[in-house]
Amino acid sequence: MTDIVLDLTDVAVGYHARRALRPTTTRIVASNIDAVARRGELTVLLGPNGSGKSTLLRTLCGLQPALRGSITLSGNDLHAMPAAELARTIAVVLTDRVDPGMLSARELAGLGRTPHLGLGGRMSARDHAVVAWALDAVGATHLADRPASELSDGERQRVLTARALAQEPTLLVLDEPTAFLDVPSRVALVELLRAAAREHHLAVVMSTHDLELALRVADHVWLVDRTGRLSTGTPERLALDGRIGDVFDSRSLRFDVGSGVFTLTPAHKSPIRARVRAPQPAASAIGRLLGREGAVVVDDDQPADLLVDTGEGLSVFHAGKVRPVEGLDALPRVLRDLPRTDLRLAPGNAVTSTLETLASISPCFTATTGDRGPSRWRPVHDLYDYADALAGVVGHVGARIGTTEYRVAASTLYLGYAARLWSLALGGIVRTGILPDVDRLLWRDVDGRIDLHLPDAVGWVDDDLDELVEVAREMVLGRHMEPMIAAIRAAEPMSARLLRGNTASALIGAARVLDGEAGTVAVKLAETILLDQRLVDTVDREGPGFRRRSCCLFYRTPASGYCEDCVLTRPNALEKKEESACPPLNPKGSRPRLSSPKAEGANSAGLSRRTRNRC
Ligand SMILES: Nc1ncnc2c1ncn2[C@@H]1O[C@H](COP(=O)(O)OP(=O)(O)OP(=O)(O)O)[C@@H](O)[C@H]1O
Repeated sequence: MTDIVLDLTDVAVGYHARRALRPTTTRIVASNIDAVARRGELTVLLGPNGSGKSTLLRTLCGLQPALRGSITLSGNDLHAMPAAELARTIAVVLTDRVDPGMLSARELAGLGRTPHLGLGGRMSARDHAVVAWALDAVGATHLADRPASELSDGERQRVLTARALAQEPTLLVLDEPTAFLDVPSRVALVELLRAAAREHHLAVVMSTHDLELALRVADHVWLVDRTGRLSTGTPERLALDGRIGDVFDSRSLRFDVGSGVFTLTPAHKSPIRARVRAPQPAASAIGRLLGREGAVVVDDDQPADLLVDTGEGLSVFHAGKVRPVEGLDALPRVLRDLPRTDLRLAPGNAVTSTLETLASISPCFTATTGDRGPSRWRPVHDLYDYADALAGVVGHVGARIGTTEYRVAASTLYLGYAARLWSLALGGIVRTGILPDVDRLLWRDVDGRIDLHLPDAVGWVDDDLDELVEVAREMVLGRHMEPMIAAIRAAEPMSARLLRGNTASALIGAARVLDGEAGTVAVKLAETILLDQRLVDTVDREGPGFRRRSCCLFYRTPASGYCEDCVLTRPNALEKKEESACPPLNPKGSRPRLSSPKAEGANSAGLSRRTRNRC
C-alpha cells in the first residue's frame, strides 16, 4: 500500500472572474504544481502573503475546482468523489469565520462526527468518546461546556481543530491554524498535529506563517514563491538549496541556514563585525540583539570591530578598551555610543601565531594561550587591586633574589613585570602588527616568577601603526604600570620615579632585543612611548643609547652584584646609599649606560642581565 494520500500532478489553481457583459477571465494564482502528502507526515505549506496558499488548500479539499491538472485522494480522482465520501475522508479547518450559533464548544467539536452518523443522526458512545478525545488533544476540555460564540479567537481555533480531529479523516487540511494562538499554544498545536499524523496514520497539510516553528517540526515542506511556483522537500534540503532564502529573504531579513532562523540584515554595507563570547543560549540572544543594532556576528578567526564577552560580567571590548555593561538592557545603548575607530580585533589564529612568534624569542616574551590547565590563574588586575596578591608575589620575589627589603623585591618584580608587558605589546606590534590584549592577561606566581597566559587569543590591529603604538602605550602604562606603582607604594613608601625608571628600562630593553644587531624600528617606537608625560624624566638619550636617571636598587640584591645598565657600577661602596642619592652616570665615565650595546651583546637572550634576571 502506498503512503501517498494526496497526489497533485501539474495542477494550476486560481479563479474565474465572471463580470456582466464581459468575457470570463481566468486568474492563475499558482501553476505547474507537482506535490504529494503522505500518511503519517506533517506537510507544511509556506509562502509569502498572496502567493496562493489558501487557494491551493481550498482546491485540494475540493472546495473549488483546479484550473488544470489532476488531484487524487488515496488514488481516486478528487473531483469525481461523492460528497459524502469526501466529507468522511477530508477534514478542513479554514480561516473563514464560523458562526457557531447557540452551540457549546463540545457540540461544535461534535459536528466533526456528522459524516459518520447514521440516518437518525444520533451520536453513539464511541462518537462521544472520540469528541472527548479530540477536545482533550487540543487542550480544550475545560472549554467544552462554554457557549462557542463566547470563546476567544484562539479558543475557538482549538475547538475547530478538535472538530477536524473528531472527524477521523484520512487527510487533515488546516489553513493557518496557529494564527490566533500564543507561542506555547502554537508549539503545542503543531506538536499535536504531528503526533496525530504519526499515531493515527493521517496525512496532515497545514499552512502557516510561523516559519521557524514550521521548519523545526515539518516532515515535508511545500514552498510556494511569489510567482506561484511550488518547490517541495524536507526543510533542510530546501534551506540548503537556498530556496527558503530565495522566497523569504528581504532587505531587512535573511534566513540563516546554519541556525535555521531568520536574522535581521544590517542596514549598512559595511556593518559592525562583532564576536560573541558567551555560553548558549545567551550567545544566540546577544547575536540577535547585535543584529538589531546593525552588527553581524563573526567567528573568532575573522577580523572584528568589537567583542561582547560575558566571562566576568557583561562587557564590550572595543578600540583596545573594555567597557563594562550593566546587563543586557544596557547593551544597545553602549553599542550605539561606541566611537568610530579603525582599531579592530585581529583574527584569533593570527594572535595565536603572534604569541608563538614572541615565545620563540625568549621566556620574557612568552604568554601562553588556549586551554589554561588546572593551575590557578588570576587576572593581572588582581596584582593592583588586591594588596594580598601583590604582597604574596613580592615576598616570593624577595625569597628568590635573597632580600628581605620590600623596596628591592618590589622594584625587581616591577621591572620584570614591565619587561613582560612591553615585550608582548611592543613585540607583537613590531613582529606581526598585532597588539596582544594585555588587559586580558592572567598571571600565576611560580616561585617568585610570573607566568602570563592570554586565555582567548585577543589582539588589536590598526592600519595606522602610530595609532596602535598609542593604544599600546595607554594599555601598558596607563592601565597596568601606573596602577601597579600605586599598589606598591600603598603597601610601603617608595619612589614613584624609581619605578617609572624601571618602566623605561624595561621598554628600552624589550626594544633592543626586538631590534637585535641591526635595525631601529622597535627602539624608534619605544622612543615615541618615552615621550609620555609619565616617563619624560626617566631616561636621557645619549648617542645611540639611553642613560637612566634613577637607581633601580639592583645593587642591593645580595647575589646579583651590581647593575649593568643602571646608574651604579661600584657594588659595595655605594650599597648603603639611598636610591635618591644614586646620581645618573656619565656614559664616558666609569658607569655604563642603560642597556649599553656592550651589555646587550653579552646577553644572548637579548635583555640586559638585570632585566633578564627579573623576568
Ligand atoms: N475569490 C477570489 N477571486 C479572485 N482572486 C482571489 C480570490 N481569493 C483570493 N484571490 C487572490 O489570489 C491570490 C492568492 O490568494 P491566497 O489567499 O490564496 O493567498 P495566500 O498565500 O493564502 O495569502 P495569505 O498568506 O495572505 O493568506 C491573491 O492575489 C488574492 O488576491
